[in-house]
Amino acid sequence: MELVNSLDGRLLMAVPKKGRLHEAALTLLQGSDIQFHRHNRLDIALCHNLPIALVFLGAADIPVFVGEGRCDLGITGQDQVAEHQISVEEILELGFGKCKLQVQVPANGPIKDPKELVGKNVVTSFTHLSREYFKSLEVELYGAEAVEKNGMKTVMKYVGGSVEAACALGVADGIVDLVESGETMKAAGLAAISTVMTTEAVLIRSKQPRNPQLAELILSRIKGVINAKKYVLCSYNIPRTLLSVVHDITPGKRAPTITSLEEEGWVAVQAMVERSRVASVMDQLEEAGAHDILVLQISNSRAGKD
Ligand SMILES: Nc1ncnc2c1ncn2[C@@H]1O[C@H](COP(=O)(O)OP(=O)(O)OP(=O)(O)O)[C@@H](O)[C@H]1O
Ligand SMILES: O=P(O)(O)OC[C@H]1O[C@H](OP(=O)(O)OP(=O)(O)O)[C@H](O)[C@@H]1O
Repeated sequence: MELVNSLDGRLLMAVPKKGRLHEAALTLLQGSDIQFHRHNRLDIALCHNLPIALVFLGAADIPVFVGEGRCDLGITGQDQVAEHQISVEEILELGFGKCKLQVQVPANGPIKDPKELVGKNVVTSFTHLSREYFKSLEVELYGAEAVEKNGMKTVMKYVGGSVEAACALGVADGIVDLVESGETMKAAGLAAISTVMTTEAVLIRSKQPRNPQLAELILSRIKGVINAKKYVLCSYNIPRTLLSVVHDITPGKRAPTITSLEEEGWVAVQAMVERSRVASVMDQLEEAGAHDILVLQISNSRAGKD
């Protein structure tokens, strides 16, 4: 009761309490200097340094709490937002929890096309998205009027976990489930035959957050952490006469920083480079005549207000 009273005036942020998004969400909060202590078994934690309370919920429930305005911000998957058809703002893609929601069938079975599942049993935790997907296939096959009049032929059954076991147990002819590495699918003897949606973790905001300025500050901090992870700082020396060449290789986010070196005719260049491209950028710089090429980690960043 005491804890609930101390929520007054605090921005409520919903965080996945377990599962695939939990660890990465906590790392993001830590990088954003949102400090908290979570007591054993309690699903609410007050922040020490900001008027925020974290609410630990299942990823699937977070769109509902944020959509109804019970929580102001939340971290969940785009798949969960789409499944719950609830009105929230998706304000930032977070770069983790990337996977695909796919239609899967027994790898050695006769079904090769999702249309062949029409009229059969499909098991999933994503009944809304799956129904929409198979409805569009049925409309293609029979026309919108017939589907409207007779209802859908494909039967969607909900299960909350271990969806991949449904075909082997004879409960389903096909399933709709998340796939990342494909290990779970392969181990269950299944193969993907189509993709319903691709998804990643996302920061969501309610339509009317309690404290919009604080919600904006959190967004800005999280953006800073994500950008810091996405980019590295590349620094190198190069003769001034070659500068035009390297502008194309390291244009930076806005523009590279160029400073004169004590040595006549030489400059030092610093520019942010996408981490995923850094090896090929270094190759190109070396080829173009750059020296002393260094790559530095960025621990945090802010782009500044527009
Ligand atoms: N293999 C995966 N790789 C990347 N992201 C995933 C993967 N599986 C799920 N996700 C993302 O994490 C979200 C939560 O899935 P997860 O399986 O962790 O659920 P959970 O909250 O632990 O619930 P439960 O285990 O009870 O089904 C998904 O909606 C999806 O956005
Ligand atoms: O393609 P992969 O890398 O194997 O990942 C896919 C699996 O990950 C998720 O389940 P999770 O392992 O989180 O547990 P769950 O089945 O209890 O939801 C998802 O539901 C798949 O089963």
